[in-house]
Amino acid sequence: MSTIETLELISEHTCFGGVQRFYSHQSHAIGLPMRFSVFLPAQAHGGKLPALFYLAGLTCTEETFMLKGGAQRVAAELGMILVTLDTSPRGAAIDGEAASWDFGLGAGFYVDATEPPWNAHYKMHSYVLELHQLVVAQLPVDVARVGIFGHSMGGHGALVLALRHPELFRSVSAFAPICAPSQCAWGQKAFTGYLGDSQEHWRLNDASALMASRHAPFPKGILIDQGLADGFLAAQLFPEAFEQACANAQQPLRLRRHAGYDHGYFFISTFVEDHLRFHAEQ
Ligand SMILES: N[C@@H](CCC(=O)N[C@@H](CSC=O)C(=O)NCC(=O)O)C(=O)O
Repeated sequence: MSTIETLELISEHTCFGGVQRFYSHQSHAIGLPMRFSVFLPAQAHGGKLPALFYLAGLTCTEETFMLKGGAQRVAAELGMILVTLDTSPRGAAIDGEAASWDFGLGAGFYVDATEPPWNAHYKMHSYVLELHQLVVAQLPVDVARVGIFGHSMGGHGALVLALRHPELFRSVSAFAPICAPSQCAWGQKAFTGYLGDSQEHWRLNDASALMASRHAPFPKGILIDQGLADGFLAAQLFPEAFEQACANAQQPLRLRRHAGYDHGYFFISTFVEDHLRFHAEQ
């Protein structure tokens, strides 16, 4: 893949002394145009900076975190670039693609689909890797200081991407991640549709299962925040499965349980500063 690609700048907005940009480009992995957004702090004029990828949850787009996450003020202070992306291909024109909110459009689950018709374009794991390569090549990103975090479906994506590519993502954290997708209804629906019945593909896309074959891959720790008033907690998220897997792998984990917080962006924006500082320290 060539790293010299045409980026179309859709819009640019001054923000906390830096710029918030929205881009479109032709993705090789997806085979369709994809949108992503970047916050560049003012320090980007002076050289390469650390960057933090954010993977959003079901129904979100490349705009959601930048509009609702409230992360730019702290990123501006820390001199940290933020990168976030859409949650599925758009324009694949698959029958029934928009029929449910937890599968298909807005619900790519950050996996590379193997099952038709999804396997033509739904290659979101590869797309994150492509975007990593793209921003390192075209923006002032220090390739040695890139981290990843995400929310819910995106928390699952961040944990899996980090566990499978620790050489690319040096730090990882999550808000209310789907910790064991092979065991919950959201994950089983998505994995069956995208990956069929291959237990190996399921294992490779399940953070708790992956951690079982690792030994302390992030010795400086993983941070997870979970709201205890989260309506999806009991049925879909299973943080205790990831907690147990980390204990078995001797992986340090800071899993913070917060009374009163639900699954939404009021919860994320409350704790996002802690996540940026956690990544900055690493
Ligand atoms: N439409 C759904 C609710 C969808 C939802 O809650 N999406 C979450 C992520 S859930 C896991 O990945 C989200 O981040 N939504 C965006 C937002 O702005 O809150 C329903 O009707 O229940």
